[in-house]
Amino acid sequence: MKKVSLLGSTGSIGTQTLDVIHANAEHFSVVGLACGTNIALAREQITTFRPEIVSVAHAADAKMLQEEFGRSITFCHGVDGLVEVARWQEADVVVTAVTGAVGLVPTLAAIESGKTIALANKETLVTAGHLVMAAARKHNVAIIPVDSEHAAIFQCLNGESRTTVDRLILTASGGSFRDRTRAELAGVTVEQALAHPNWSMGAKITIDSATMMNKGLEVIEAHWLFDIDYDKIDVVIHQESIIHSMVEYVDRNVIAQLGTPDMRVPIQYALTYPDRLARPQTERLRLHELGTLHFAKLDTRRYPAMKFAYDAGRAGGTMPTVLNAANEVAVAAFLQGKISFLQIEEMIERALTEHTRMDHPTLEEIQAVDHEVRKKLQSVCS
Ligand SMILES: NC(=O)C1=CN([C@@H]2O[C@H](COP(=O)(O)OP(=O)(O)OC[C@H]3O[C@@H](n4cnc5c(N)ncnc54)[C@H](OP(=O)(O)O)[C@@H]3O)[C@@H](O)[C@H]2O)C=CC1
Ligand SMILES: CC(=O)[C@@H](O)[C@H](O)COP(=O)(O)O
Ligand SMILES: [Mn+2]
Repeated sequence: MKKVSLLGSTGSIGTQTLDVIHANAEHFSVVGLACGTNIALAREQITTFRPEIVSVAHAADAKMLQEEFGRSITFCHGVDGLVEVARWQEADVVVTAVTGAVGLVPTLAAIESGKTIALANKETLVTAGHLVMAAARKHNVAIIPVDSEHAAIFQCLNGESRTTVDRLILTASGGSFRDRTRAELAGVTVEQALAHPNWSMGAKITIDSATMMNKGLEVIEAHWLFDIDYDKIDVVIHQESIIHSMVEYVDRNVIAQLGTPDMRVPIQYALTYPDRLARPQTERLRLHELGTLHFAKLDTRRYPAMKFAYDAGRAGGTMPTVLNAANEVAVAAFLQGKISFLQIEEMIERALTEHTRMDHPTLEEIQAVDHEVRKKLQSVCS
């Protein structure tokens, strides 16, 4: 029986993780849950899964739930609460499924406590990949990718030495505006941007997918997870999201991982790794029904966010921290109707241009840069 702490339990990945756990109750139990403000759903999850510790965003909600559920469950709140759930003694595996760089400190806490990490929260690796991977090496902790592309690459690599890898090829759906020109992006609405063609996901990642920043963040995520140089990471547009990613080896063998687009598949694999469990709940892939799969070259003039991400990743130091923080603020501002879709890119580009890179930043330096970028951009948006 693996005991799971789940950060971001009320979100898209969080609820699908609980689906997987519920369907495999003889293999997994939930010892910790952490979420933000969706208290109604948190209440249902607590009732169903009876965790030992729960964290929510606000103190008042934690107090209310403590009174409702009594002292047999520990309730806490805020970032400290996320950290408590992440390092809860009983947990074997921590699923990191909060959105954004708020996941960094809890992820480091889980690693320092020796927990296996099932990592969905890509922003953590983007903002401080060098710290996270160094901590994982130091504490001999496995980071198992949940993100579909990285779960695919992880399986295609199958433990093979990275010296035989010529290229990682990440697939990108093209997002909600794949078939629009740049000129047609002026004036697009939040509702249109949130209509992802293949995946039902949280709002932030769905907007990232529409700007292609999601793939940019994933390139940086792949760099850290698989210790591969940026020159060896390519992206191809594949509108069906059936091939989740590929590895090309030096001998020109290309291994791809395919499957119907259902995040419960990589979530389950991250939880069962190195074993596999049957998953009859997910539709079988029927290629003859699909008929054709499409591939197209990604044009960075159409998707400048890709260039920002490659440039920030290659520059290293605090540049990816700036990229991520600026993107988080810009996407939130777009979702709140404060800026237009195309202004997301403008804000990120300006933040990157105005920043002077710091090399080998410490956690405190990363937090300071993250804070500074957010403060500056939030004042522009309000
Ligand atoms: N959705 C997907 O299919 C995929 C997602 N990912 C990655 O997984 C992560 C989660 O994505 P997704 O599930 O879509 O996001 P959602 O927005 O659906 O869910 C986010 C979760 O994080 C919680 N949360 C957000 N901020 C805080 C905070 N400050 N403190 C505590 N909890 C917080 C939310 O709580 P509440 O709602 O209660 O406020 C919610 O439970 C992201 O990093 C994303 O990039 C990667 C691949 C695929
Ligand atoms: C399901 C998943 O892993 C998402 O990150 C997905 O990849 C988003 O799709 P695109 O970014 O390719 O549109
Ligand atoms: Mn992905």
